[in-house]
Amino acid sequence: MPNLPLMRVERLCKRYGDKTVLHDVSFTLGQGEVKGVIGPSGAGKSTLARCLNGLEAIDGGEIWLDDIRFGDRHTKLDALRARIGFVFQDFNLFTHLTVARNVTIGLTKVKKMARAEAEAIVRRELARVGLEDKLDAYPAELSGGQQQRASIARALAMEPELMIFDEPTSALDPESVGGVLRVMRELVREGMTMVVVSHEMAFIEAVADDVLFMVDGGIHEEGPAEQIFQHPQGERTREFIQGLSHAEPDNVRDAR
Ligand SMILES: Nc1ncnc2c1ncn2[C@@H]1O[C@H](COP(=O)(O)OP(=O)(O)OP(=O)(O)O)[C@@H](O)[C@H]1O
Repeated sequence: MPNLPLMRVERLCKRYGDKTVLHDVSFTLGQGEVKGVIGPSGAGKSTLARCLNGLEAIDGGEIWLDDIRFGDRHTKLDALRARIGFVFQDFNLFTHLTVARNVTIGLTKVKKMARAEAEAIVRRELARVGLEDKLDAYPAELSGGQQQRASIARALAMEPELMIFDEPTSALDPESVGGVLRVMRELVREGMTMVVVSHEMAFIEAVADDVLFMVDGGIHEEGPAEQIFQHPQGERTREFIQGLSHAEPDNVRDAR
């Protein structure tokens, strides 16, 4: 169960030009908590995920990791990012480097670790995601699912306190999705603190302690998965989020 807050987000706002894409987003993330972020396309889920890792500057509000505030002039963004693993929808692996080098690069460049020590960690992390035989392969030689698992290993090698997943299975063939979700499920079992943006409703329902249901850049509803999905509007909410239906559930329409 969640206990101490690891991250606090207070009245976060984000704009692109004159378009507000996040407004007044507030929540806390407990140590060991898994937070699911769901909502229809364009709701601002990926933008939120990117703000939580300092990949996007924010225009209002505050984000805190423990007692460190993002954007504070004394805060070193690299040091903050080293504590937060980020998994992108499209993997973001360096295509000219082997899988092993992709995983060691953060350790040697950011953590200044000796090559031999980094290589031991790489073997451990690649085994953890089932890629122990792909050390010397290049990303183009791997399936999408294997590339995503390599990118999860790269993030885990840094021993993050928090992992953020931004639609990690959206770019994958259906047959690759299961392997990535299995790795994520194992992380949940180990007690990793996680923010998971996903359209995989069944997965979110199974693993999330708490769900943020975003609509139009704001949190429309927050609560345990059973509260979000299993009210009388549950099925329509699910279809709306998955883009299967453009008809808004009554509770979304009523909020406008
Ligand atoms: N770099 C950018 N410049 C301008 N507008 C952007 C940028 N990135 C995102 N947006 C806009 O911000 C809004 C939120 O986008 P975001 O990708 O966060 O939504 P999302 O909920 O993750 O959607 P999806 O489920 O389709 O990935 C959208 O209207 C999008 O067009």
